[in-house]
Amino acid sequence: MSERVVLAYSGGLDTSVAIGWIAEETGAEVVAVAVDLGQGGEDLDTIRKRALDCGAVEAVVADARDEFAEQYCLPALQANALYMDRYPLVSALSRPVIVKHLAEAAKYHGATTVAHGCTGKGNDQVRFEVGIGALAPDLKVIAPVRDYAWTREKAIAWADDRHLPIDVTKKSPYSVDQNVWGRAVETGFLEDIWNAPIEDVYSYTQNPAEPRDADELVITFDKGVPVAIDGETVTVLQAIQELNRRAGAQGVGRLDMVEDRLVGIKSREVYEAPGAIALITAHQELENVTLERDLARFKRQVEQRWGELVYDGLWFSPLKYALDSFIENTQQHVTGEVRLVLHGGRAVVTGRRSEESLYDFNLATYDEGDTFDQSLAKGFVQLWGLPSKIAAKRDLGR
Ligand SMILES: Nc1ncnc2c1ncn2[C@@H]1O[C@H](COP(=O)(O)OP(=O)(O)OP(=O)(O)O)[C@@H](O)[C@H]1O
Ligand SMILES: NC(=O)NCCC[C@H](N)C(=O)O
Ligand SMILES: N[C@@H](CC(=O)O)C(=O)O
Repeated sequence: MSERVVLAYSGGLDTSVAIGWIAEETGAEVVAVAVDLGQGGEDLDTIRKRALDCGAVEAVVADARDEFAEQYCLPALQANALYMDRYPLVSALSRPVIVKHLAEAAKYHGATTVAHGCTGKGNDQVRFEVGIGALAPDLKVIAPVRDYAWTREKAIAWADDRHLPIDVTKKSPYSVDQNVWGRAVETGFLEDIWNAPIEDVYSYTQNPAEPRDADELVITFDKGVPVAIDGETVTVLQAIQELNRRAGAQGVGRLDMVEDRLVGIKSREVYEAPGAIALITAHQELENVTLERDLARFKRQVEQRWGELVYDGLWFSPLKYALDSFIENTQQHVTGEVRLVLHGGRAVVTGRRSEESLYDFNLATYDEGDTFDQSLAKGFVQLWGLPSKIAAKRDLGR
């Protein structure tokens, strides 16, 4: 029996060419695996058929939309995960779920090798290969685009020679990766970091500068999980989809940044993640109300580290697993409602309420009903400042 290779198949030019190329170069049979992460666009049955037409012995399409939302986007939401304080890890979250499906397919189809179509300049190669190493350490990896220096021209020539059913005229001016958590756009004229993005770059969001009425909504969370929007019960996937629609219509979640890739390159990325940004904004605020101060402060450090680990391809790693347990524990009181106004590209919190709230009106108020004993403050402030005072006396006395 021939060896088998499981290929992470996106349906694009490179991975379509990779099917026949891997078969010719290695003599192996190729099983294509395309994972539905809510990216929309082409119908997955069309993609599946293309893989078979390009020479795959099997083509698997996995509907991982709920799995992705519940097991990957939800932990990111509970971690308020924003790499470099801004990027909600759109592609970084998708790679581990693809890896999981590749490892499962390799086992099922008796494959010895997995393949992907990443270049050698990005983060995604790391996420695929480190992920496979953690889930199925005996599998080998082939990365033809990276390891054989493919160019678009070479791939087109190869496809033409073999009459592959790929429409090579469909060339986007950018490289785009998208899923239900958001959309990442890079390359083309965006590589000049002085060039402003044009409207054509965006597809999940409307232009925030255009005049329109504001939208207002209430998100209900139960232990850190979004469970209803305006009182209507939703799954996590539905919550993200609904907020993509409503926050996207208000231009929320656009982002233009230069980011530090793991491979050392600084790269210009334009993102749009309306649902993710609206959800994180609401979730963060509910935590402000329900988490005890020291826990909240420490969690912010954990969130940053969690985001870096995920960005750096370490989803399946001991430290990430341990931080997951910490974050999960912090969510037990994150229950309640947050009201958001979506308008002009911003998601603004205008109200919060929770049975688990630590906000005590009587302690906070300056009006009638004040129960805060201000006489305790004097001594507290004196003791709090005592170390600085002692140090200052020594230093100023010199
Ligand atoms: N939905 C998906 N299902 C399975 N694998 C995927 C999916 N999306 C991307 N990949 C894998 O991740 C790699 C990198 O994705 P990226 O978005 O950078 O490339 P692409 O331009 O979509 O792919 P192609 O190489 O087919 O032109 C792809 O080459 C493919 O191996
Ligand atoms: N357009 C793309 O293919 N982007 C994938 C990478 C997006 C982002 N910079 C990341 O590393 O997660
Ligand atoms: N997916 C792109 C970009 C990235 O990984 O950041 C690549 O393979 O190069």
